[in-house]
Amino acid sequence: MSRRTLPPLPAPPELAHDGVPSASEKQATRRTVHSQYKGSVQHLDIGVEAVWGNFVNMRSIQENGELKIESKIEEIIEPLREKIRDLEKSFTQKYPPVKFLSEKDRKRILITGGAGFVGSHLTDKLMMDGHEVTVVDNFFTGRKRNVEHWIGHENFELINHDVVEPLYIEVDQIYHLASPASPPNYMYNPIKTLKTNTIGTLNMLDPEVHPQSEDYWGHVNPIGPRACYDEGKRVAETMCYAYMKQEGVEVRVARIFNTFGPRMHMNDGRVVSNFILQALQGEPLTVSTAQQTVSTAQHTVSTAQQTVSTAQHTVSTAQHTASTAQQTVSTAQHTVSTAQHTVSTAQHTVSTAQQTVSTAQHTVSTAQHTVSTAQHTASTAQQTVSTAQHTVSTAQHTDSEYCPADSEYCPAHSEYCPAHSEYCPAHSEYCPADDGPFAPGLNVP
Ligand SMILES: O=C(O)[C@H]1O[C@H](OP(=O)(O)OP(=O)(O)OC[C@H]2O[C@@H](n3ccc(=O)[nH]c3=O)[C@H](O)[C@@H]2O)[C@H](O)[C@@H](O)[C@@H]1O
Repeated sequence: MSRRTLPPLPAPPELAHDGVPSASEKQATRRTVHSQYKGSVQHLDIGVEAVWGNFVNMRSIQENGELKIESKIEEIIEPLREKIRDLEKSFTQKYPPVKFLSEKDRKRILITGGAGFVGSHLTDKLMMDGHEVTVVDNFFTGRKRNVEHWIGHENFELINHDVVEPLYIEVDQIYHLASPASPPNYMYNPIKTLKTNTIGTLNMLDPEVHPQSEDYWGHVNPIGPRACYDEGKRVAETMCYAYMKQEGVEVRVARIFNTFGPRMHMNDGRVVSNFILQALQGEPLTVSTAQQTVSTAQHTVSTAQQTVSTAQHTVSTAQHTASTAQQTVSTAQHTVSTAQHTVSTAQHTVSTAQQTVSTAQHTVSTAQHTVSTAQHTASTAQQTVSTAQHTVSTAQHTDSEYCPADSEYCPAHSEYCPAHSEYCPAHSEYCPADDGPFAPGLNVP
């Protein structure tokens, strides 16, 4: 940035005296200074007394000749230059990108508790969407630094205010998040917690506004340590719906669940930050509930988005977020049962595969058996055939041997002929048809 050179200070006016300046003297001095420094210091609050005093001082310096007037002027002006530089710096500050919204679509939105963890993300979302956002917070747990990146933006305003006190401001929508949220915080001052949620909510409802609160169903101990928060939220919700029914105030209720993400308090005391902290410190994670509980957690950016979409939702009920949670649970159950189904399908597939394999093995062995049976049958058939052949050949053989017509040996076969029960002479054997028991010449006894 270039250093701007200021014009020299005007010559000191003729001072009537060295004491406190009169009103007309002040006015004259102011005019002189403003006419000389127009455009450079007109935004700065230059105390006229100080200037007057400096002039008096300078006159005495001039008179005493201790210092050159120019250097004294420089000394006075340098801090002013510094202020100008700071102002210029703030004009050139970079903001996150913001959408342009037409006059018709742009809303004036109040966020109570907007400097808190969830509220600051909601602020980011609505600012980036192009709305005009006013954050009201008493900084009980919220931090200015959560929204500092918007300070100075023409669409943004930050007001330090306690919602227990009435606030008169014209807006189109109110997101009412102001409340101590974490157990150590809301138990720290239970009466204040109740007041914030009841009187604070009433204050937000009373003019003609559209607050957004959160709560949950359930059996609440009305005198327990958490009652200030639980009952405070329940009354807040009841009030919202009473105003909706009786006064026609448009109401949306988002029941926020365990939110986690950037800007969350390390010692928030709720389950997500507890787990993260314990994990980071290498400690075992503490589960305080004995029974199995289903708890929904969501990232703060999606909490902000959902809160806005709840506000835009046309149905004025709290069920939206609640049913999302139910859906989440039923989705989880569905996922579990799908997983179980998948496992059992896989098991079924495996057993089917095993069965298929064993069926295949069985088929193969049946086939092998069939083949071997076939082979067996074939060989049986062959055997049968060969038996048949054998029988035929035996028959043929029988035919060609014994000759029943002869009642004698069949000479053609040179074999024994049963009909004769004797040797056949043609074979040089005993033949009963011959003389004597033995055939001559054979030397048979
Ligand atoms: O989870 C939830 O149920 C809570 O979520 C958010 O709370 P969260 O952002 O987590 O908590 P904080 O960071 O403590 O934000 C609360 C804001 O309200 C502000 N506050 C608190 C108390 C009060 O009296 N006035 C007030 O403006 C705090 O300074 C702070 O900026 C909501 O702001 C709560 O209303 C809600 O109960």
